[in-house]
Amino acid sequence: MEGARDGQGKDQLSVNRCALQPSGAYLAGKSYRPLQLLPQNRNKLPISLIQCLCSRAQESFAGKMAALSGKVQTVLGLLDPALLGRTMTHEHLTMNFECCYVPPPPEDKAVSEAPIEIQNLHWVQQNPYSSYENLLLFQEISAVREELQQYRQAGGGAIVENTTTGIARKLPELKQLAKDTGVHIIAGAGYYVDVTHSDETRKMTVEKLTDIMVSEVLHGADGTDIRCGVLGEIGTSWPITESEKKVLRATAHAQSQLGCPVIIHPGRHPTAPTEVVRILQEAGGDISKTVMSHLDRTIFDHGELLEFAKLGSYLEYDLFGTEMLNYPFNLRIDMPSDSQRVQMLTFLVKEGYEDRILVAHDIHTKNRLTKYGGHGYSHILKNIVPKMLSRGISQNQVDKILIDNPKHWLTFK
Ligand SMILES: CCC(=O)NCCS(=O)(=O)O
Repeated sequence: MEGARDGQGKDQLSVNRCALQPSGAYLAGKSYRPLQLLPQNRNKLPISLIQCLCSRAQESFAGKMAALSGKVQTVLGLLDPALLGRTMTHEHLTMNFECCYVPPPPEDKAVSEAPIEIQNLHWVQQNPYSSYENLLLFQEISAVREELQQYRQAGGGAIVENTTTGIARKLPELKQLAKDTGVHIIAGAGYYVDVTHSDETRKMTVEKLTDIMVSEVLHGADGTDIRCGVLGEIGTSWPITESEKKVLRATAHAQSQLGCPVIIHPGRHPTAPTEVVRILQEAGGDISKTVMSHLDRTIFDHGELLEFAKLGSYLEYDLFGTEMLNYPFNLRIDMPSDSQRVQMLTFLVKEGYEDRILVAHDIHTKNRLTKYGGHGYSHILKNIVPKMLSRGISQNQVDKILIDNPKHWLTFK
């Protein structure tokens, strides 16, 4: 049915669906768009019916938009932004990272295939993407539930779950986790990096991709009625591929319709974030409501960082807890330590960017969970905040980074 909405079939199918649904219910399907009849079809319906359908669709779209305005959308519904509390803006609670498996050197084959145990924990921490088992975070729902309970006890309020199409988003599980733990969970719409794009995704027009992302926010995603509250993480590689450019343009179009938050995964090159911003801007995106993730492994030079910061996006340091000697996705990059991340935050705060900084752990493999000897979702609250305070960042500035900035970013315009 989705395929039938491509090209000329789209508008006719929308009209058919509208005509068949009870009054006011026709936006419950995946196509949100107020009707735009193709010229050749206009004489097939009475003009009064067309006017009625169009105005109802527009009213319903406007109604949904009005409901979102000034609110945060969690997997349990709309939320007053003041209730979010301390928020990690880039985490994963259930996902599958098989797409990014890195084969180990032959001499490490045995350890790479062993279960994750204390004897091989250091090897897994240093080679997280070469242990196949380590990539299957979706198997750890019970452990994640316990960790979220600890996160609440540590003063955490909300988590943005950045799993998008391509890395096995599981919205019913997110909804259950939110119910079980009381942590507000905001789910991500859209697409991860090119290697995970399906043939169907690659063939889609920007318009079609936009429709899907808008629908994931307004109606629900993956065949559920669970709605996403951000677009992203939208994946990009370096260089940015053609399919990723289409998704970026669609993201900007969807954002300009919805007034929603956007979060980007940039490629591993210092100019990648700027290139993404250029594409989004040209397509009408709102950079002030866009987060650039993973800056800790992307821009190291202070001058380059300030040039990028001037473009106006949120600046996210979201790999707290990740310390490894050889970063397998780009061996030329030295993954910073947590101390170096705090130094970068201190630098940005001194340069006046305290209103634009966000932080998180981006947990996406098993070894990051406390069950496997990792730091868990509470590491920033328990360990990094005291370090920030000890390095001259004030409590007021910490509260901006953990509470106010996420709140402003996540609130629909
Ligand atoms: C899906 C998780 C993810 O993309 N994490 C980013 C890892 S890295 O590119 O910063 O190494």
